[in-house]
Amino acid sequence: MTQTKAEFEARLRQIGAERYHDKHPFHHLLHSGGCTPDQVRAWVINRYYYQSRIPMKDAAFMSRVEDPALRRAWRSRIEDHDGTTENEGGIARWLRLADAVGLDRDYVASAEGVLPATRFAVDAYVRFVRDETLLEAVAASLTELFAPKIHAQRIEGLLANYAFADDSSLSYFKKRLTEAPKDVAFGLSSVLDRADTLEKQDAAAKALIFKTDVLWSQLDALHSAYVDPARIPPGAWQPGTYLAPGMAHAS
Ligand SMILES: O=C(O)c1cc(C(=O)O)c2c(n1)C(=O)C(=O)c1cc(C(=O)O)[nH]c1-2
Repeated sequence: MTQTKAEFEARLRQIGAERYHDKHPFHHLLHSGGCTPDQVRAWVINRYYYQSRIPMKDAAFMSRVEDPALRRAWRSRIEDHDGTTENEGGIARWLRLADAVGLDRDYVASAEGVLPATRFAVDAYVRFVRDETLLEAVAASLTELFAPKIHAQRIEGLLANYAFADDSSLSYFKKRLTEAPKDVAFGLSSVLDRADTLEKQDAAAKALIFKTDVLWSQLDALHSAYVDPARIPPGAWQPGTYLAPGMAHAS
């Protein structure tokens, strides 16, 4: 039987409670100050790839939407990341974080040293949004329901534990605290409205699980490559390389 909206929303939230990447050991290491400078750099390099693809997946989504009102509601997501004349945008803010941790920002932006599994996971998300139903595409974005909590934990944990952390380097996360709630409020009500059969509810729940897997896999890749025993795949970033000028001897 089709679930009521309240039951269905509870089901979606339960998926986050069980599977969101705030539970991943790499995040515990990062937020508690347990990462070396190079482990933080590896996270910044790899996570940049996710950031860079988010507006591309939103553009892929919009290219399929026939309803002007839905496109209008969605397009601020692209501006939030790519920026506008008044707002520098999330990608530029992420590169400020890259500067702060002592990386060469051009190298980070080139995405050359990204781990293969990160690339596979993120590209799979972009393809999912391009190929699956609009309902599933919106449902996959609902991991953002759980993101403000992890962003707040991250700001607190990084400020307490790392010298690079300050208002400028963490501006990406501060800004998301105000941007994400408008996106999820819209995305959640749209999924609750559109999933009006059990079949559609099941598909939306599966899409959200897929997305939690996309996020979890990225951290598995990081943990495997850069946390002891480190197994860095060929071609991926090597610790100590591509540092910003003046950082050559920093560890
Ligand atoms: O730091 C995080 O844990 C985290 C997670 C997620 C997410 O849950 O997908 C996003 C973000 N951050 C984020 O900053 C962001 O802009 C974003 C957009 C989306 C999306 O799927 O459209 N997820 C996320």
